[in-house]
Amino acid sequence: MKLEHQVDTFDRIYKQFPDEKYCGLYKMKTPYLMIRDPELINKIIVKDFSYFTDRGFDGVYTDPAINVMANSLLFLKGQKWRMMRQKLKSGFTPNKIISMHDKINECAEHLMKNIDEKLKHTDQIQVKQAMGNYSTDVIGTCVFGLKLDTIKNDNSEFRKHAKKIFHQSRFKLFLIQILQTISLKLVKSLKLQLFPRDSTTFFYSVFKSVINHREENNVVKNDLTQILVEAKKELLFNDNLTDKNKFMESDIIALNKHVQDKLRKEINTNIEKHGAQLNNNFIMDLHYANMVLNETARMYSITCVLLREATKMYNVPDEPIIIEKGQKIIIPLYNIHNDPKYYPDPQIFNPERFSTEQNFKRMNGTFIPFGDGPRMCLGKRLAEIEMLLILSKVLTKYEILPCEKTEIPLDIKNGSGFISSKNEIWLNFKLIA
Ligand code: HEM
Repeated sequence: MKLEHQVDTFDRIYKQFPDEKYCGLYKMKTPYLMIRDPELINKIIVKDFSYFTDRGFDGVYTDPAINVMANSLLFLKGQKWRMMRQKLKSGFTPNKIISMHDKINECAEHLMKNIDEKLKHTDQIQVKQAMGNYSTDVIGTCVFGLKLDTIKNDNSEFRKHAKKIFHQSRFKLFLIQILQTISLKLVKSLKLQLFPRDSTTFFYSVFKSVINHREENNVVKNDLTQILVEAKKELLFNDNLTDKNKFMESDIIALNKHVQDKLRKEINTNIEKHGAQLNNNFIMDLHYANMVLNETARMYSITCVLLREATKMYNVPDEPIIIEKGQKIIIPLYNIHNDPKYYPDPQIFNPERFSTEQNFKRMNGTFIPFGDGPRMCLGKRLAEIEMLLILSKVLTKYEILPCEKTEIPLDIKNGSGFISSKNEIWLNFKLIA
C-alpha cells in the first residue's frame, strides 16, 4: 500500500478550484476549509488573528500520554499558548539572537574543519548529513547549553534520537489517526505514541539533567534553557527544521553558478568591509544572500500547510460565508508559493523575486514560509543566521558543483510528510585557488 504524499493531495485540491477564494475538504471524518485567497489568509493569520488563535490540534496530538510534545508551543491552545509564547519570546529577542552569534559561529567553524578533513580523501560531500549535524550542534549549544560535537560524530546519541523523532513513518501516523477515529482510549491502551518513546525519554532526561545541574549549582547561562529554567516548562525541540532548508539551499546554489558567483562576490565584499569575524553587521549587509534564502524558502517551504482553528464565530468580510467556531482551516502555503499567479515560472529559481522593489509589490499572504502573525515561527531569525553563517564560510573557500551522484531534480517528497529531500544530497566541493 502506498500513501499519497501530502504535497500531492493538497496540490490536487488547490488546483481543482483555480478561481475560488476557499474550498472544502475532509481529512478522515473532519471537514476543513482551505483558504486559497492571500487577502483572506492575511486576515485569518494576522489582522483577525483573535478569531483564529489555535492550530486546531486535538485528540492524539494534545494528549501528553500519546504526544510528548503536546505541551509545546506548536500544539498548545488559548491561554496556555499565550503564556508560554510570552515567556519563550524573551529568549528570541534580536539581542538574545545576536548573543548566540559566537556559539553558532563556533559550530560553523567545526563544520568547516570537518569538511576540510573529508576533502583530503574525496571531493564529494554528503550535504544533507553534514548540515543535519551542524543544526543539531547549533540547537545543542543555543538551546540546551551543551557542546555536542555531532559534526565530528554523526552516530552520537543526540543526533540518533533527533533523526528518529523527525523521520517518522507516515504510515504509523496514519494508523494512529485511523485508530483515534474509533477511540482515543484504544490508542492509549495500545500505548501508541506519535514520537518514539526511547527518543523522547532521552531528550527529557538530557533536558532535566541540564536544568537540575543549573539549579543545584546556581549556573546562569545566556541560552534558551535559562529562560526555561526560569519558566520551568518544556520547549518545542525544533532541530531538523533548519537543516531541511539549509541543504536544499546548497543544492540549488550548486546548480545555479551565476547565483553562486554573485553570492560569493557579496560575501567577499562584506568581509572586506566588516572583517573576517562575520559579526552581526556583516550578516545585516548580506542582502543578496537573504534574497537567495527567501527564494529557497519559497520553493521548498518545509511544511506544505499552515493550520488554524476558528476560536470564535467569524463573519468573513465581503463574502457570503460565516466561519463557525471550531472550524478547522488549512492554508496551502506550498501551493501559493508555487502558483504562477503570484510567482511566474514558479519552478525557476530566481532570487530577484525578492529584491527590495519586488518585496514592496508583493501582496500580503503570498510569502509565508515561517507563517505570519502572532503564531509565526519563533526561531526564524536563529534559523536564518545559522544558514547565512555557514553559507558565507563555505562559499568563500569552496565552489560547490553538482557531481554524478547529485539527484536532479531533487525528490522532495520524503517519508515524514515534511518537504525535505528524500535521499542524500551529494555535491562536489572544489577549493577556490
Ligand atoms: C528554516 C527553518 C524553519 C522554518 C522554515 C520554520 C517554519 C515554521 C512554520 C511554518 C511554523 C508555523 C507558523 C504558523 O503557524 O504561522 C513554525 C512554528 C514554530 N517554529 Fe519554526 N521554522 C524553522 C526553524 C525553527 C527553529 C530553529 C526554531 C526554534 C529553535 C523554531 C521554533 C518554532 C516554534 C516555537 C513554533 C511555534 C510558534 C507558535 O505556535 O507560537 N522554528 N515554524
